[in-house]
Amino acid sequence: MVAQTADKMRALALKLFEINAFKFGDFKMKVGINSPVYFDLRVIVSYPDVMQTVSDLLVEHIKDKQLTARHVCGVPYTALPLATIVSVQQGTPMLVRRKEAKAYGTKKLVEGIFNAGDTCLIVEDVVTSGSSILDTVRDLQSEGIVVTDAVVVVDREQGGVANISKHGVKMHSLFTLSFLLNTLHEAGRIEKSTVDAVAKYIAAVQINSDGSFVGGDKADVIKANDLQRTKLTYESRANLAKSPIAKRLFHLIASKQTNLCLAADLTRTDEILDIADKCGPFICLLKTHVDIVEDFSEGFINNLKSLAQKHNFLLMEDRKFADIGNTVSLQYGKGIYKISSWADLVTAHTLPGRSILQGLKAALGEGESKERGVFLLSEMSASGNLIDAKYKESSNKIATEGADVDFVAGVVCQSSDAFAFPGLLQLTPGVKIDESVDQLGQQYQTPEHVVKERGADIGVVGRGILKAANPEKAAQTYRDRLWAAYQDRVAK
Ligand SMILES: O=c1ccn([C@@H]2O[C@H](COP(=O)(O)O)[C@@H](O)[C@H]2O)c(=O)[nH]1
Repeated sequence: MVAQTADKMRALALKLFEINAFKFGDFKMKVGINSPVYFDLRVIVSYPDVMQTVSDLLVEHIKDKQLTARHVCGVPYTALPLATIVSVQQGTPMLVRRKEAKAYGTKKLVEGIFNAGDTCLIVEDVVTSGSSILDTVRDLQSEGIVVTDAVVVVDREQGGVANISKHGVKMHSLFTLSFLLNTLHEAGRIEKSTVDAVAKYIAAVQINSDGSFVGGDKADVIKANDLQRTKLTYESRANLAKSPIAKRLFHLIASKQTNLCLAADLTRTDEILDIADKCGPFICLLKTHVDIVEDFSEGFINNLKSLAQKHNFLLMEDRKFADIGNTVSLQYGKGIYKISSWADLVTAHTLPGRSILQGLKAALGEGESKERGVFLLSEMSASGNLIDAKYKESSNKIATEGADVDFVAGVVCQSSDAFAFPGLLQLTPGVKIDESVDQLGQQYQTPEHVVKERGADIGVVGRGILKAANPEKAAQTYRDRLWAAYQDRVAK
């Protein structure tokens, strides 16, 4: 690889990571097991500069390898735009393979002008077992087209090269997973432990082209993923976070050794300031409902900010925004509370869809959104709430996919399966020493249960502390128990 191309490749690897074209965590794969790394190259169509670089490098690669096929054909669907650009740049006619034959007209599987005996180069985005390439090869071959080579953007190194070579097709990849891991590690974007966890998984999980695992049963293979978020330390997750404020919170939790959030649900400012000063040393986050405060003033916010600085905790306004973007933007930035001017973090429902993120961001000035973040609600602790599995899954998508994910610091939920991405924090309310319910539908679990069984990264305690005879001592007890539970969880 010439030096210039190598630099371009490294820069592209970092860019792909930055735009979430791949990420680390615990992701369900098509083959039915979870993986510590996930590629989604569909996102690159939203970045014309990235499309340009990827296709330039593919064209260079094709030239270097002297791949002189008569046609190019992209594996549907993600690789189709890439194949199109390659075709145009090289002046090589394209073929389009249909996933399903048309039910009318020509009923063709392959569109384009070709003759039996013509050669065709396959273009693919990501290869795991190589089965998608082989599906395309089969359809082209059924039309008499000869396929000997495939260029791919990323080889996950899980058996694809060997599987497709058994069918006479040679794979030429721009990136291997190992190259991407090393590049990110050298650039300080991921830790050595992440590189090792992925390498261990790849070594253990080799896949045949029919989707079966080479020399192992599924149970062994599942154990291979060390990047499940509940197994990782806060320090290592800080590195994976996309949101700057989430990074800051991960570091704060780790250095202060507290994963306790105090819900300061009190109605007078002097009471809130008093409890914040007393419990400040034991918390990472102080959560408010500012609309229940009866004597709100700007002075109160200034005092609260001073206490946050004095005791090193962040402020979260649990506003649970849920309106259209324009209204949310006004609710966040304007009115008497001017929440965006002081709350490091806020909460929001995902009910309105992605526009909730755009609405919140619209209230912030240039560069301000880096110092602010949102926790999205994907489950509630209230009994009889209407959230179902589909809502939870859609909330996860809003939190982890798209252009605004750098604004999402975490998810408010009750279970570890609400999201997998380790760069997000799970905030779980409904925590008390005794499992119980209140008279208005709140359901409580113990600190140990929410951290170890339900995946909480931060436990929210309100009345368990506020109504204790000695709130300061209670805060210390909750801090100790939540922290010990976290230590047990990662030591397992
Ligand atoms: O699902 C949810 C979301 C938010 N909360 C909030 O957490 C605290 C819990 O207070 P406790 O006194 O410990 O019950 C409160 O501010 C809620 O608004 C929640 O409980 N459940």
